[in-house]
Amino acid sequence: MGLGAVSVRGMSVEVVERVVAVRTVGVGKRYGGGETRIDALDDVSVDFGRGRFTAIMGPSGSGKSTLLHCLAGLDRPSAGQVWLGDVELTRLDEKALTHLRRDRIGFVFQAFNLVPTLTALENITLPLDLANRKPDREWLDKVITTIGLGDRLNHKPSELSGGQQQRVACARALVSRPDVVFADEPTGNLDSRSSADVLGFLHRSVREFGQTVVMVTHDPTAAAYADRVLFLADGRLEAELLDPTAESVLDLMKQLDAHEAG
Ligand SMILES: Nc1ncnc2c1ncn2[C@@H]1O[C@H](COP(=O)(O)OP(=O)(O)OP(=O)(O)O)[C@@H](O)[C@H]1O
Repeated sequence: MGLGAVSVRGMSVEVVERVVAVRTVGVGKRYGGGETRIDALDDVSVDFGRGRFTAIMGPSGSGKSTLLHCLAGLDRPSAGQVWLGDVELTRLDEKALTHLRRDRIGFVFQAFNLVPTLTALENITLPLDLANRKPDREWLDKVITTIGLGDRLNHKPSELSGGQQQRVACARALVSRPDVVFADEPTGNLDSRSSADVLGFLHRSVREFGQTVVMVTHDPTAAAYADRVLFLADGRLEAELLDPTAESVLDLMKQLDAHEAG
């Protein structure tokens, strides 16, 4: 985000210029055909600002994971466009998409997905090793300090708690300074204390490092760490909440449920 001044009819006006990290235009995702056709996403157009933390919520089956996967180039929409900055993902072939995911996108999964034979530190630097890139020492130190694992960095995942493993997975997603970190239910397998650690880390990565984070969650408390919450229903964007609190998220969920039932 950048603040700037523009001149309108001779007057200087302060404007907030928010740079878009990811944009979808009319994105649809259709599975099957005929009677069994499912529109997992239907005409979704939305921007995700750079340096912002966005949560995606909605009932089971509303299309949250499908949207996240289309945004991250893990899945291809059946219609519409997805842009990462000025690159249209939906035009890239598989090879270009693989490179782009490796270089510009971080992903955090619900099930941690760490390599069991590697230490925490080796897991964190794995994306750089695979890309044959040297770690930026200063950045690596900053990320490692922020996850606060201390001497457990030399332990294998099986010797770490779920929350510690997920913090390692977050650090791994951040280490290559991706344009966006996508997190799919990152606290789905964690107790409330570990969830707070992981969400606190994601929040700090946005506030202190200017990271862009997009997270799917079912949990209003988790969504309250975000700057903005998008609500999906039946594959469509249904509502949006800025500067959420757990209470305001819960209230809106109740309203949307009542609206659906009515
Ligand atoms: N590979 C697939 N083949 C057919 N249908 C699919 C496939 N993947 C997802 N769907 C359907 O698309 C819809 C959206 O699924 P999606 O997983 O995106 O929902 P979700 O909101 O993430 O759900 P949950 O909260 O339960 O994880 C659902 O009706 C689902 O059954």
